[in-house]
Amino acid sequence: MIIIEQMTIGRPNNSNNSNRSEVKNILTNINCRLQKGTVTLVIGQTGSGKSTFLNAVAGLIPIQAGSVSYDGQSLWNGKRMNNAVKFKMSILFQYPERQLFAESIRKEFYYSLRPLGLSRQEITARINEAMNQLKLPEEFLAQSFFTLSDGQKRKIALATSLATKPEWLLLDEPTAGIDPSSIPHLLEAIDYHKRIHNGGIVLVSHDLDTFLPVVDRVLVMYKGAIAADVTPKELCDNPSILVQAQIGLPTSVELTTIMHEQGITLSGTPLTPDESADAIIRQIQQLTAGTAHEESSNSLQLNSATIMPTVVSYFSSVSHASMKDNSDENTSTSAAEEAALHDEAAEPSAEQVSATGALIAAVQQLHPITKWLFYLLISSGILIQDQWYGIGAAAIITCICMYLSGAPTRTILKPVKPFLIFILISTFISGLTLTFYPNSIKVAAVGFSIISAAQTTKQLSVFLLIMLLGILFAVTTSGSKMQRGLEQAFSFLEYFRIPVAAFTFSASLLLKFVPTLFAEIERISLITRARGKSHVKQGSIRVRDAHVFMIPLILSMMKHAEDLAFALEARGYRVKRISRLSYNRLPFHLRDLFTTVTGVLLLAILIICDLK
Ligand SMILES: Nc1ncnc2c1ncn2[C@@H]1O[C@H](COP(=O)(O)OP(=O)(O)OP(=O)(O)O)[C@@H](O)[C@H]1O
Repeated sequence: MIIIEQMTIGRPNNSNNSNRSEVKNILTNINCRLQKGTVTLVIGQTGSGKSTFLNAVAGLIPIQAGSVSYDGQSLWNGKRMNNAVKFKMSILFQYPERQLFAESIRKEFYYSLRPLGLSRQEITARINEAMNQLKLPEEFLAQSFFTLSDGQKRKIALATSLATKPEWLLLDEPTAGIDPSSIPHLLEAIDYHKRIHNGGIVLVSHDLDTFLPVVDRVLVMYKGAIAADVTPKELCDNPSILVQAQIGLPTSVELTTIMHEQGITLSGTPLTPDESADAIIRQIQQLTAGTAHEESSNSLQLNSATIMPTVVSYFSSVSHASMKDNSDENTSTSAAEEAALHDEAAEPSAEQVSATGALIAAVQQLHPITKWLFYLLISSGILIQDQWYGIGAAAIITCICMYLSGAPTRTILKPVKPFLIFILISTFISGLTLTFYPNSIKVAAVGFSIISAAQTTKQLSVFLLIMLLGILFAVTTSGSKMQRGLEQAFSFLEYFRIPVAAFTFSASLLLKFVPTLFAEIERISLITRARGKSHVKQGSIRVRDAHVFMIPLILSMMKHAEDLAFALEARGYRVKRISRLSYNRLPFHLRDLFTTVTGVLLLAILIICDLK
């Protein structure tokens, strides 16, 4: 049994919100018990927290508070996933085709089965069993996933999960993108896992028509909490639960409701269109037999009496809380966040934001050319520093810039982490002094020169500060703004027939690939944790897995490039001459003048620091 107690998952600390304590959790105080041998369906409107719930149960994201345990064993051992639990479950992501990477489907299976330490025969038997279960042809095993359709890839991804024979199957939107004729195979696989293996299944889906008839229990999620924990029959008897959770009604319930509005009350609780049809036929037979029975109880109302009070009180409490949160959020949303959301949106009013917030918003809305200029001025000033107090002054200026940029500290510091490690190692090596015996390579004494070490730290700190400023510039300027800024700065070159627009467009496309690359690394990290069952931090890859993923990473980036090229071609994109883009110029404001003057003054201060 999985026991989830008071589980809370916070939002990753990457919000621009200046008042971070007010950032709401993704999931709050989740309590439930999931039994083996049952299928639980998790439903909810988009963004209600279903995938986060599933990922948390799979141990892919750390929980902030509360606990998750499998058969009495905690999912987490401090900051690491408990080894005794990690093979108990297998998760299929929302876009399962993205969890494939190997050069052949057979190797996909090997990757999933490798951590289990099985014999060759057992591996082959499991691969064949899973392929047969989903009616997948054997020829696929030798093929690359690139040659398969998205639906086929999804089935393969499910087959690799089934082959590991986990006690728990965690499926996120398993019917998405699968053709209707394949859905019975999926349902058979779920049923087989439940009955034959006495396994548990938790599935997240919007597809109520497919799953309501086969699941034992439904968890209705609403705004990061479980709003109702009911059986499918209870849910269909109380469609208002779905309405309040802003979920579309399943076809059978919709039909029952429409007929009820027309004065025809169907007996029983049809869960599928087939059952609805049967209920209608029964009703007609009863009517024609002249036995229109008054007693055809309105189960909707009957069951409402038992479970509705708790659900109604839940929704009313959530909507009160959410109204309050919304108003809190509106007031606490920092101007910086607003600016990030609406790239060139109207400036927020003075009443809406604090003075600091307004300053942060102004910094974010600076003209990219001003930012470039400011960066060049300050970097030049930093570069000439060779005294500690000069570097100290430069560090203070950099910290103020970091604060005013409104960018999350983690986003800024993450890329400089390797450089910090490099500074530490370099400092240590440069401070090391070795004394050798005369005419020998044998070391007589090992010492440490603080002066040499400090000299190295000083020189490298200069580069660290310049790097930090560069990161600030990148994270506060969108790709399109950067492109337009570059075009404006170099537009005069067009008179010499230099295709500036083509260069800036290529540069902006390249910049677009940086986040894509990080997203790909994040995806691979998720695969190594979910399928490779390895202990790696979110967004990291094990060194021993690097060679396995290098080729798929390159191929996937090439695929992104190809898709982008197709999209541009399909939309008829042509690089225009900048002169024709002049209407699109970014305007300069007073704040740009003020920033440039500040940059010049700061440069002067840094020069004075250096002269002292
Ligand atoms: N890495 C993240 N950083 C910030 N917010 C996140 C992150 N992951 C999820 N969220 C937020 O958490 C909320 C719940 O997301 P989740 O993906 O769990 O929703 P969902 O119910 O599965 O939605 P859907 O049906 O669209 O898949 C959303 O508001 C989403 O923006």
